[in-house]
Amino acid sequence: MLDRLGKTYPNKTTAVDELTLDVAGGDVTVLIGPSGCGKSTVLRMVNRLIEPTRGRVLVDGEDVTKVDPVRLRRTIGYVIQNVGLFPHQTVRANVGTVPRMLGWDKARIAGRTDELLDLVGLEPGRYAARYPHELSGGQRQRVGFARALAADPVVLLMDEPFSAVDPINRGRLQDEFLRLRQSVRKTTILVTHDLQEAIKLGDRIAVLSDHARLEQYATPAELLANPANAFVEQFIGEDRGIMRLSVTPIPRDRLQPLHGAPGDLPTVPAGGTLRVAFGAMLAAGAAAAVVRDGDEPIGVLSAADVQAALADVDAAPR
Ligand SMILES: Nc1ncnc2c1ncn2[C@@H]1O[C@H](COP(=O)(O)OP(=O)(O)OP(=O)(O)O)[C@@H](O)[C@H]1O
Repeated sequence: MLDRLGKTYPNKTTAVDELTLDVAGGDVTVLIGPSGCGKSTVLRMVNRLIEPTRGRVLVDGEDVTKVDPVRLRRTIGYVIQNVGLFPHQTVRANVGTVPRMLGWDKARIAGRTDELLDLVGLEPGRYAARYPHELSGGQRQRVGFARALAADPVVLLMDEPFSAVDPINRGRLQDEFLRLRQSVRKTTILVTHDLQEAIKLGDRIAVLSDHARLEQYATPAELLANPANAFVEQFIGEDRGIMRLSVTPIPRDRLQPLHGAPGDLPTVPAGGTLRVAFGAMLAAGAAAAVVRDGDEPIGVLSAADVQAALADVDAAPR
């Protein structure tokens, strides 16, 4: 989708040297890297808020650098850090911005707005007539998200979408984003500097260094298990081992028989991650946990099994 894309600003700063990235349809692709490495510049070249100096951006096979930028932006949703809602317009008017530009009739816009507000967890009867200053930061962010989705865009771009909200609300919004993705699987490119967020939300993560040089492009599990080089390893840092627990599922084939297990072990769902299992063990002061499928206990996972499961991932052929 990004083909040898590059940007040199008029002051001769090369923000993006030459980036080629295959963004899979329906996936969340995360761009992560140190401050100033060119992440936002890449994102803004996709909807041409910034004109590329070289290369191409292909959306559904079409080179967007050849499309009228105004028309283009109606087909690409864009969510930014401080949302950029219009302060003097109601929530309803903000969400309906692109449909209005597209000339939808009033009834259709109203229906779509209600549907989206429901989707992002803001009851229309309570929130549609409010102005942005009458909302919390997290609620504003949801309105921004609803607005970006309003005209059913082909691609969604998100630039540090959750970084302006406090950590607790950030976690909640991230969870909601994941929940929403079950029903709306948009091709999404998300920029963040937060590795935890990248790992939680990304299907694939592109680690960039200066001038948007691609250091590694991999799934969260691959990235944490096998950093491609010293840059990536250093970027991920010391929490790599702990973070791997979050991306590794509980291995059903490693479970030990329930028979003979102590009666006071914590229980965890079979669909959980090693982090859930290990966290439950630590919280209960136990060296193992019972894994259940629904209400049915199916086996026991020990702390040693957790370690062995990580070693399995390392040994798996790639
Ligand atoms: N309009 C501009 N003119 C000249 N240089 C610019 C312009 N915008 C950005 N730059 C430079 O391009 C480089 C990349 O900037 P960009 O905002 O894309 O980085 P980023 O990775 O998104 O950074 P951050 O995480 O700090 O937001 C930086 O060196 C920046 O100073």
